[in-house]
Amino acid sequence: MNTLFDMGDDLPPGAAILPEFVAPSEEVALAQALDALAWSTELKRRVQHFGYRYDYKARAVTPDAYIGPLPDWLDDVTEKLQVVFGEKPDQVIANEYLPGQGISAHIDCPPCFGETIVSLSLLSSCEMIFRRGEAKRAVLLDPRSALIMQGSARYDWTHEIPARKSDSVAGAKISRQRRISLTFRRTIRVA
Ligand SMILES: O=C(O)CCC(=O)C(=O)O
Ligand SMILES: [Fe+2]
Repeated sequence: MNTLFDMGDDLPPGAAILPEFVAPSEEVALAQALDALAWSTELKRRVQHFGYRYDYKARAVTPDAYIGPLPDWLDDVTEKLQVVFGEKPDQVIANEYLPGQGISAHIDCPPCFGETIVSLSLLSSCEMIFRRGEAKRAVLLDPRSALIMQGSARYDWTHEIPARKSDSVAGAKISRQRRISLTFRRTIRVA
């Protein structure tokens, strides 16, 4: 598959990072908009769903998964993301990570979502680990950066965030703060 981006040796093929994808003022506004809503405690970390609430077990997005249009305060970001997706994303999950929290290794449900996944990091950095067989790539996600996963990075490599309070990057210890990520996708809907 042709991918739009392929950057550097540290990222798996098909992944790219766009630094400073949102301005600091937008970062604060997005976090405030999320904190004004009800975070769900259905997972170990707090989450919020927008657009579609897909069924992890069924591994499919059915029409009853629709929970309404994306909120207006996501407009600026989804408009910018049209360049990457070719159209506007229609599904967003917000994940909140307190220091010490993470997400286990996974590939975003292939039958549920299209070939582009974008995760926007807010408020804190964290390290993300990509794995494919024995191969491992550790990538620092900076606040306000957008991580794009397409192609091999999307389908062949797992990604995970180790549950720890700091990351060690090039010998330097970087403490984690509360981090929020917004993950944007296009749903593949089944009737
Ligand atoms: O927090 C992140 O940046 C990644 C979230 C993620 O992988 C997911 O929700 O599928
Ligand atoms: Fe993911």
